[in-house]
Amino acid sequence: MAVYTEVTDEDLSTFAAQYDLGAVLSCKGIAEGVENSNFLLVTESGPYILTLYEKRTRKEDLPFFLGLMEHLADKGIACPLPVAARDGVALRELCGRPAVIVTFLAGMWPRRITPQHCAQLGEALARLHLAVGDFRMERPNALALPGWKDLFAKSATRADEVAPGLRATLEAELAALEANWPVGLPSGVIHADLFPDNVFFRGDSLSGLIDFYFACNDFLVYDVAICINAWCFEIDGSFNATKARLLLSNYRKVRPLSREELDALPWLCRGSAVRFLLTRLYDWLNHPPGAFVRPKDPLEYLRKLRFHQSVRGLGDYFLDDSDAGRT
Ligand SMILES: Nc1ncnc2c1ncn2[C@@H]1O[C@H](COP(=O)(O)OP(=O)(O)O)[C@@H](O)[C@H]1O
Ligand SMILES: N[C@@H](CCOP(=O)(O)O)C(=O)O
Repeated sequence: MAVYTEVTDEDLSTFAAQYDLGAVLSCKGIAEGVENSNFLLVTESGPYILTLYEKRTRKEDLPFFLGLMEHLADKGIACPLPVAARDGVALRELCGRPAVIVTFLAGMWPRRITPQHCAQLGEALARLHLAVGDFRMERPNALALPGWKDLFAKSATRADEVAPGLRATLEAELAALEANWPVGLPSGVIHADLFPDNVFFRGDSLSGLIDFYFACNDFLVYDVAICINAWCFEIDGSFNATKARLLLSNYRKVRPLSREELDALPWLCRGSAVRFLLTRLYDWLNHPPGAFVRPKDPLEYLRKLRFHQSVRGLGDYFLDDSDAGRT
């Protein structure tokens, strides 16, 4: 489970006493999640999420993430809102870790993804991209090409333990990405990890977005590519064109995509597949024995990469004219 840091009752009550939330009624570790320690904190004033930030989340990036959630909530995007303690400060420390309490978002993430989920995701993603238009803080994407090369360098010698030939595949793919990566596309703040477990639904309706801890500045349409990879493949590895079509067409109803953005999609999908393949590969190879968190399967992303490598243009994604064509 994703609780890396244990919080004692004593630590918690000292921490909670700094807020105006009433007495703590319960605090339970949340099994889901990968990066940080999360607790469902129930107080007299209601449920909250307590997050202790771990390894991959850099302390200096936290003001960006918290500022972004505040900005988005202000723009009407349903997302967690950092809660300030009595002194007005939301970002604090608990058990030697940076820690924040955020508001609780009702809903469940979808275990079985339907085309309708993808349609709503497309619209929500485009609304997010419009909402960040006047967000003034910036955070470069640490998991862009230079970051991928660093991760590859750390895993290269053992990559073939995970799949024969993986090292050579990644080496060649990184070179191809470097030679073909698009330039000059519309940029802004992207979520960068909008997987199904970060999107909540109540019944059939999308009710909120969580986990902004990879958010950064990059091409907006790269976020679309990340979502195509995370939402539009079936368990058997096949690409679901209906889901991708609905995701794209509903995105475009809110934020039109230019011809250049559409043409860049195949390379952005390849890059996004490599990004998640590399972080998963690194975690797979550096997984401490006995750790509670089960590392995610890197090979799922190798299969997605292979699919995108076989694509020669938008037509191969079976997108019809209105999806592949004009804005
Ligand atoms: N604001 C929130 N409201 C409700 N549940 C939340 C909230 N934030 C996190 N969670 C719960 O905690 C889990 C892990 O959160 P997440 O931010 O994805 O963790 P990590 O960054 O460690 O991967 C989510 O799947 C969800 O169940
Ligand atoms: N979405 C990433 C892992 C990050 O996990 P999250 O719980 O923060 O979404 C992946 O699938 O590799």
